[in-house]
Amino acid sequence: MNTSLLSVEGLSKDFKYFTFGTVDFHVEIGTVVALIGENGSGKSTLFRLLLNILHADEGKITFFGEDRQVDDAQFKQSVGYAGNLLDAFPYISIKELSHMISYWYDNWNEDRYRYFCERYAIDERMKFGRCSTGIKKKVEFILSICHNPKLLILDEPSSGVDIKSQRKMKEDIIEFMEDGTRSTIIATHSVDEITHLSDILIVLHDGKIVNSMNKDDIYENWARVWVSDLKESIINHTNTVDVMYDSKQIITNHLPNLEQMLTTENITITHTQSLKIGEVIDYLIPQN
Ligand SMILES: Nc1ncnc2c1ncn2[C@@H]1O[C@H](COP(=O)(O)OP(=O)(O)OP(=O)(O)O)[C@@H](O)[C@H]1O
Repeated sequence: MNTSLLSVEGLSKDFKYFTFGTVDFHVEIGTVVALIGENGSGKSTLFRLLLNILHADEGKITFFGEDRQVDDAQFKQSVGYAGNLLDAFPYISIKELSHMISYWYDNWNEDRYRYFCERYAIDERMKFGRCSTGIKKKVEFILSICHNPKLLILDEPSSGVDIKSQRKMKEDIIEFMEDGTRSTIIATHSVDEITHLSDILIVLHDGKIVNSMNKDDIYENWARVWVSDLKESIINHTNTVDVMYDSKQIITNHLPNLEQMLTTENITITHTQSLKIGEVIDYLIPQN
């Protein structure tokens, strides 16, 4: 059975001062991918390329095994996107925006839209351009999800959103994912969202994917280890990511491999501690 919902191969785009790609990755059905990376690393550019808002120089995008270009209309029906597209409509009220957007989607669910407006206390009379940053984000999120897409693409959905609504968004994304037939890609700077929502982490740096891993593998393999002795062989070991000499601490990205090596070197582990995702991210995102 093909479990790939989205497949991206050899995607690239040259700008005057920035080169995006080449980028390759897959999104499996039923997974949430967190796209992380410093400002300007290319997260929004990737989304714009996926959505054909920007045209790629090279590359192939496959959606449910079909070339995304062949059935562009079907792709757009199946994808929900929240990420600053609505800024082009500052003089239109939220109600008018919803009418306009609902018109395009075969599966628009007006009851769901009403439910979300109430849940996030949206005043539909407001002109979009007059809304606060957080309210715009909530409206973008609502309008991305009410046509029951197969793939949700969220560009920093909770940035500027109040704490209670951030929690609601997380709940709504979890509910969206619940039946296991959909996927989400979320670009985020929030450790909380990465920790509680994502299955896979993809790290972009300077337009390229520099790390891609399963979150469960991080919990299993990354650790802080205190050792009885700090020999050169540990310091230079391929799975040693960082060394704190004073306290004889090592950060490893593969505890089983490190343990094996320590046993052969006759070095004792005095204490082991698992790492939080936020701590690991510091190591995954390259320093400029
Ligand atoms: N249309 C364009 N013309 C020229 N350069 C562009 C264009 N679109 C994006 N870029 C460049 O691509 C780079 C990546 O920008 P992008 O918005 O994708 O970063 P990001 O990872 O989403 O950043 P942030 O976390 O700040 O939102 C930037 O250097 C930007 O100037």
